[in-house]
Amino acid sequence: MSFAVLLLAHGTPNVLGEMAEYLGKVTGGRALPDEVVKELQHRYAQIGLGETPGAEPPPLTKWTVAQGRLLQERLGGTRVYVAMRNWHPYIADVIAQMRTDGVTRIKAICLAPQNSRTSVGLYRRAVMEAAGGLEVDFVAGWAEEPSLIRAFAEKLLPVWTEASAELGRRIPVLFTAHSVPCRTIMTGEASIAGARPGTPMQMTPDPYPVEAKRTAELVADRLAGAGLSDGDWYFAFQSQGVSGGPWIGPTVEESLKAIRDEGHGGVVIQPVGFVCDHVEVLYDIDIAFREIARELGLKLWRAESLNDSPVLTDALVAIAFQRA
Ligand SMILES: C=CC1=C(C)c2cc3[nH]c(cc4nc(cc5[nH]c(cc1n2)c(C)c5CCC(=O)O)C(CCC(=O)O)=C4C)c(C)c3C=C
Ligand SMILES: [Fe+2]
Ligand SMILES: [Fe+2]
Repeated sequence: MSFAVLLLAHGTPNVLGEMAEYLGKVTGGRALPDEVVKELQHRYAQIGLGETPGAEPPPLTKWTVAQGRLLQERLGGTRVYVAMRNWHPYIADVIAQMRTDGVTRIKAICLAPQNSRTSVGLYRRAVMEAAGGLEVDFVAGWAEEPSLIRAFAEKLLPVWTEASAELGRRIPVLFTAHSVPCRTIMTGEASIAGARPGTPMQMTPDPYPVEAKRTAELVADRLAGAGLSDGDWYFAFQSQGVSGGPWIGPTVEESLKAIRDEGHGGVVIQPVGFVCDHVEVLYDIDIAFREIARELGLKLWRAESLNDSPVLTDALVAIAFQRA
């Protein structure tokens, strides 16, 4: 009986010409309008994607592969595989390889710490469809894992201290996680990517918004000793999508305005829903939100992403050996 860890990530195109096909995977086959494809190509171009493959892979791929390698180094004899839901290497292909390699027991961990039907639920389905006959222990969420909290706090503390010193007062922290369509956090029928229309969903509320805010709260608690108090932090859902009706808020845009209206001159953003750099960090925060903040008269700092943080590896080691 051979045991292996499978890390699951979103996936990203390698070149701009792959964008339409990639978006088809993300939306479960629903074509997005040309303007949307072009806008996303524009955003990915801003973070380094070109018409031909670059010298190194896109940030999401680079960091996900590094996270897998670091975990494997730490686990010694246990093999770690990395698979993507929306691009190569696809989950089905990687699980087929695991089978060939003699793996019979899989611990599957999503590199998205907070459980949601719209992300983790779709990873789970892809794994279960490919893993017939294999034993799978699927980790649905690790939003409160102590080493994850420590990893985020370790990245937040230096930038918050520096920003507060520069402005001469404690400045607010705006924690963020990816938004989801309002309909996906309510009970009712499945209407998200990859779900068959008419399929009844489980009738419990999606845990995602609560888990995302809980991660933020625990990170903020860890900075209490450094002077961050309850009134110093905010939470927003970022990167509302282009389709599917309203998405949950508050948005980053309206939160920045509220922070400015309270008389602050700056803000530190920390996205606690992501564990590495990708377009929603490097474009949405570093380019789009920074420009909005500038127009509002706010200076914006961002906590570094976890990327190759050894403390993130600690978290993954802990989860890999947690019992189901
Ligand atoms: C908890 C939910 C989600 C997380 C986390 C998430 C991370 C994430 N997303 C992208 C890139 C794209 N996502 C897109 C659409 C989209 N994303 C979510 C949810 C999460 N994404 C939903 C529900 C949807 C809508 C899907 C649909 O059927 O329409 C898209 C498409 C364009 C858009 O709608 O914005 C992209 C691109 C990355 C890179 C990422 C983190 C690694
Ligand atoms: Fe997404
Ligand atoms: Fe997104």
